[in-house]
Amino acid sequence: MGILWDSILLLLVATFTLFLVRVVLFKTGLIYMVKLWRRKLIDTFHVYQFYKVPEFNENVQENQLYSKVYAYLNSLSSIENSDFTNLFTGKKTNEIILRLDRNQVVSDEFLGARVSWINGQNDDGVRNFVLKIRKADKRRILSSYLQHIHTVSDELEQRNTELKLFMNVDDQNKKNGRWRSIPFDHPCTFENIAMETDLKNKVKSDLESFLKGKQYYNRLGRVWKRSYLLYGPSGTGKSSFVAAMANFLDYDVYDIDLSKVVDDSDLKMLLLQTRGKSVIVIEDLDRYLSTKSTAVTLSGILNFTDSILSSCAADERIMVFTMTGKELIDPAMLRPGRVDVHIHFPLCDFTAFKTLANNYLGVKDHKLFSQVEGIFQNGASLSPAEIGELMIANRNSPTRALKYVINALQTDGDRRGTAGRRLLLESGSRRATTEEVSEDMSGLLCGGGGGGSSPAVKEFRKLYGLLRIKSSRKSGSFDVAREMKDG
Ligand SMILES: Nc1ncnc2c1ncn2[C@@H]1O[C@H](COP(=O)(O)OP(=O)(O)OP(=O)(O)O)[C@@H](O)[C@H]1O
Ligand SMILES: [Mg+2]
Repeated sequence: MGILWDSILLLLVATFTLFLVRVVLFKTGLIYMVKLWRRKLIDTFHVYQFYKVPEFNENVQENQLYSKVYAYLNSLSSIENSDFTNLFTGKKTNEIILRLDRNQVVSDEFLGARVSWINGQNDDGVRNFVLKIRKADKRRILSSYLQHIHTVSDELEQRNTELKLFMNVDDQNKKNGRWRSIPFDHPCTFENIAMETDLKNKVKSDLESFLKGKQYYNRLGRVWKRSYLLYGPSGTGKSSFVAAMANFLDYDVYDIDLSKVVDDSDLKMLLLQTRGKSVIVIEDLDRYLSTKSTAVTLSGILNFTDSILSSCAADERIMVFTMTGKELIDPAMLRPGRVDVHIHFPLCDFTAFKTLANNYLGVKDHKLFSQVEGIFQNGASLSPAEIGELMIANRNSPTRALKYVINALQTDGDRRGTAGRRLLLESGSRRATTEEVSEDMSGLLCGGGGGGSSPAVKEFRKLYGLLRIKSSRKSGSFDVAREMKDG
């Protein structure tokens, strides 16, 4: 009897002691030490294998698997149990997102096997993930586990509609790649940009047929890319148009700052480090070249669009160059294939003005419109940016806004008109200037304005289906002739 009581008492004491130990372990956090020792002990009885997933390959090109693992790990609930996790605000209000910190370990389970990932970094600062897996499990799960990561990260990517704006950085050691990104949420779309509806639609359909053209480009043995030149005075919407293109295509944007590019070969490396489904833009090209504020040459820039090297870069991309005028640039440099579509961005005409008044002031018609029209007809003009600013500043009173616009057109706009007339003396007429440009292009594409097309040119037209965009500021009409639809 006594023995029985002793045993019960012992059991109670043991249970109570265990309970106390557990409370102490959990309250003091010592449980983590115990878990660590346990893990170490188990480790001594298992043979592990390690797999490293570096962020870049030896050519400093992005390793797609790294980004997939990154997306996958950050979606795991076990990230909360990592020793150290970063907290960031998310896109939605009050949303907090968790991101692994450097050198932290996150564990995962797949088909009953436990694996862990270390968010590591080499001595030279290159980031990587290291997968630790038991040798016994490796044969059984590794390939299906990696496949699982692919599937999950692809699903996550499809759900994540956020576009990115990449900027090149002046990274001396170049170990961590040359691009840094921020979310791209520019509100500009083709709907809110003031531009000829006809031209807008033609650009949209050109982009749409580009998107569908993968097989067509492959069949021709061409890289799946298309390049645009946007030219016109400051404030006429060139950069906004790039944003509208990216939003329309759902593409990321790579904005190349030429002042941070060391030379032509550095530019090629930058191209190699871009992803597909992107708009690569070089803004104000003529300014860089005329002020010599870049070490890159024009041929370096344009070769970058059509050289053999471009076939090594990611597919499905749009290249865009913006400049104020093409006069300083050798036409050979802008030949089709290098630059497929040229679009002129003129100063405001009455039609564009009415679009701006509708967008910015919500005014479709107004008694002052006839006066504004008269001023435009007399040759005065301003950029959409200038007119837009006046409208925004006076948006509470459309009448006041229109009076400001009239006043500005009569003062600043008149001077612009004089400049226009000077241009008229130099090249015949402004209309002639723009048509001369497009005829240069049609000459290239269509065998010259004179009519007779050489067989080579006809072949060329069949192959490339280029756009011929004529613009005339005076008539405000654009003639986009599609010779053949892509794809
Ligand atoms: N065609 C347009 N339609 C609507 N808004 C416009 C248009 N053009 C310019 N704007 C407005 O003017 C501002 C400047 O435009 P943007 O930066 O696109 O001009 P840009 O041609 O790139 O000028 P720059 O040559 O100086 O870089 C933007 O805020 C934009 O909203
Ligand atoms: Mg711009």
